[in-house]
Amino acid sequence: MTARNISLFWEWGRKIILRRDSPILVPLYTSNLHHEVELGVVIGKGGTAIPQAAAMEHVAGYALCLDMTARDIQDECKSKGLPWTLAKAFNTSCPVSEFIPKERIPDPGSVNLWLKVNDQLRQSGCTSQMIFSIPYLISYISDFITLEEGDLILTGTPKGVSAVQEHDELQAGIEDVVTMSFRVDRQDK
Ligand SMILES: O=C(O)/C=C/C(=O)CC(=O)C(=O)O
Ligand SMILES: [Mg+2]
Repeated sequence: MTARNISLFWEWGRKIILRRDSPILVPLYTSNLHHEVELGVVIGKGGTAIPQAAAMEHVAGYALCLDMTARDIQDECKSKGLPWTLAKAFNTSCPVSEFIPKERIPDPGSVNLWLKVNDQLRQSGCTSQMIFSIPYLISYISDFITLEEGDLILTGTPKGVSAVQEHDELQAGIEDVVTMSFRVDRQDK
């Protein structure tokens, strides 16, 4: 999961992975950093123009991911028709759990994700609510960008995104499969 990371197709940014024991750093240029808990799909076998019917053969497993988003910057970029790179793809923008082998989530289209901030539940949803299925995402992305082993696809977030502050503690989980926690710090100059 280190080679390359592809987030949802509309973002076109390279999110930067953050592993446990390191803090999420709030970029100096935002005053509205949001959490977005998402199921991440880890590609095990690369490919181009992968048919939906074969898509799951390309999946090695999953990771729980946070698509940290500078919402104020995203709004500004949206209003100007600019790419969302600085809103989505800054340092520490993608805290992830440990790798989850695919056998541990037999039906990724129906698992519950949750996120708490300082022990208060903010997000809770099921991947069955996703607009695009995992096979569709793999097939669609691979039409434009050849997928490689180790790529990580973020699949979208349930309702409840909200702002985080310095010293907050974020906890997130996938049902009984995995939990993770990250604290938030302000970036030094
Ligand atoms: O359209 C917007 O204002 C925001 C969209 C997102 O940030 C999309 C996601 O990253 C998501 O749904 O997970
Ligand atoms: Mg997202």
